[in-house]
Parts: sequence; structure tokens; C-alpha cells
Amino acid sequence: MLSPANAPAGVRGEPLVSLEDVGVLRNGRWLVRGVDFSVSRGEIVTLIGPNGSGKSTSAKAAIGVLKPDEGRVERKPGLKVGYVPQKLSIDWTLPLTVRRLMTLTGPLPERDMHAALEAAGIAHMLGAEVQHLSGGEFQRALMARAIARKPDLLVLDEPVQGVDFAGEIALYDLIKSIRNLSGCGILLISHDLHVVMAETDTVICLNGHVCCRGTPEAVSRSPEYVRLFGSRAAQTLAVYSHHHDHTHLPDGRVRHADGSVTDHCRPDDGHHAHAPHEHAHAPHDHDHDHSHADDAHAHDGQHAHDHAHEHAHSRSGEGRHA
Ligand SMILES: Nc1ncnc2c1ncn2[C@@H]1O[C@H](COP(=O)(O)OP(=O)(O)OP(=O)(O)O)[C@@H](O)[C@H]1O
Repeated sequence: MLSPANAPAGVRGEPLVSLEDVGVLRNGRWLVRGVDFSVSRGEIVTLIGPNGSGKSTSAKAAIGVLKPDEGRVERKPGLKVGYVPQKLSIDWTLPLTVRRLMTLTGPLPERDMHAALEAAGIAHMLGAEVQHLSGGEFQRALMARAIARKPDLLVLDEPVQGVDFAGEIALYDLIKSIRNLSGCGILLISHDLHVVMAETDTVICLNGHVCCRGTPEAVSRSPEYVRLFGSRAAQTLAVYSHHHDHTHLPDGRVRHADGSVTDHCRPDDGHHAHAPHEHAHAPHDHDHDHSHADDAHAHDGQHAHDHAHEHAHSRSGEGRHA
């Protein structure tokens, strides 16, 4: 079941890639078998599953990096794919600027490069050394690189790795806005079994095969998911949901909900409707790291974010963005 939430009007529906009964055999072992799913324009599909369950293998089969040994993969003719792999082989001893990273695999018009970096929120870092970027900035640079050539399908293999909780939320916001602005399809591999991005339309749970699928709500209720991850996990499959009342601009200034821009944001500057660090938690029993990161965020008194983060249970359906 697809959720129409956040879908740009009229773009959802055209399948970009479809896998049917796909199996990948290596050294006499089926890495995955019987995998079928599709990604349509404007759709966000998230692959979850334990380590080694075949998420990357399935994504690679989808984009043609890897040839399946059985089954079929159909891609829309002329499909342009932007791919951010899980691992990059970069020689970290050599200096590499963001500009160079953007053009490593081919030339790119200056205008497109700027537009992509702008969209990723790191336009001011064009001359920065990649080695000096924070985890979140590095992921943004990789994402800028992937969107620069205006792909129809964006494949992100664990895009929030090495990023703290606040950075994770910001990256998910970025992914959502890329989808909303470009209408591209997004195949996301999630590192976290228990939390998926709120805007995910379809969760595919893999365990060498498709264990179950559906909306985050449907997957959390499915007996297969419960069998694979235990009932505790089923109670805690959650969606990120939050709202911001201000935006941090690249130059460090802050734009508030009323449109005004200030050098910093402070809890008492009159721009904030809620107390700083209000965390609207649904009653929960999470057993994943993020609850701690959340706490760390709450103690970060110097950096006065005023997000109302909500870890809402998908079961209750609370907090999903409309
Ligand atoms: N080229 C290969 N040859 C042999 N085995 C492979 C190859 N590529 C992956 N595998 C194995 O296939 C299985 C699935 O790997 P894959 O990377 O798809 O899992 P994953 O779900 O993405 O895992 P993780 O969450 O750890 O990143 C693993 O057991 C892995 O060791």
C-alpha cells in the first residue's frame, strides 16, 4: 500500500525499476533469492534487514552494477541513476576538494555543480578539503555528487552512517526535499532496523529474500517481521517525525519561521513558539541508539535548536507527516 503523503502531485506511479524473482549466486551461495520490488517516480522505498541480509546486493542488482543469476530486472529505458555506495575507495592521503570530488567521474557544468551543492546545503564548501568535512557534510557532498546529473532514481546505501542524530534528521529532510523538488524515485538502504524515515512509502524487509513489505505501519505488524526481529522490535519500528521552526543557513545565521534572520538563535529571542528542545515523545520503549543521541542533543544547550522531535510509533500512526 502506498501512502500519498508528500507525493508531488501527478508524478507518482511510473515504475523506474522493477525486480522480479531476482537471485544472486556467488561461490555456490545464494546471497539473495526471490527478491521482487519496484521503485516508481516520486516514491521512497527503504530496504531494511539484518547485516548480510542482501540489502546492498539487491540495490546493486536494481541499478545494474551486479547481474542477477536468476529473475528479471527491468529499468526504464535511458534511466539515469545517482548512486551513493556504502563504501567509497578514496585515497585519504591525497588532498581532494569538494569541487574535485564532484567531477571525479566526469565533467560537470559549473552551473549544475553549484545547483547540486546548493540543494545539498554545502554550496559554501566547494573549496573545502573532503578530509576535513564532518560526517554529515561528507554525506551531503556525496549526495550532491549523486544529484548533480539529475538522476531519475537516487540510490542511497546507508546515507546517515557516521552522522549524529540531529545530522540524521537533517539528512532525511534533505532526501525528502530532493524527492519533492525533482520527483525522482529514491531507494534508501537503512542502517537502523527500528527507525525508518517518516516519508518512506514502502519498506522492504530483507533476510536473503523479501521477508515482508508495506508501509512502515504494516511491516511493524507483520508476523514475519516480528519473527525475524522479535516482538520488541515490532513494538519499536518507528518513524522519524519532527518539525523545525527555524533553519540554519550555510553562513551560520538562522532564519526563523516568521522569515526574520538573526545571527544566532536563542531560546529567549521571541522567535520560538515552544520551549527549546521540546521533545514530543510518544510513549515508547525504544532499544536503539537514537534515544541516547536524542538525549545528548537535548543537553546541547549551546546550540539552541528548537526542534520538536517526535519518535512516534508507527503502530499508533502518530506523527507521520501528512
Ligand atoms: N561479491 C560477493 N561475493 C561473495 N559474497 C558476497 C559478495 N558480495 C556480498 N556478499 C555476501 O552477501 C551477503 C549479503 O551482502 P550485502 O552487502 O548485500 O548485505 P547487506 O544487507 O547490505 O549488509 P550490511 O547491512 O552489513 O551492509 C553477505 O553475506 C556478504 O558477505
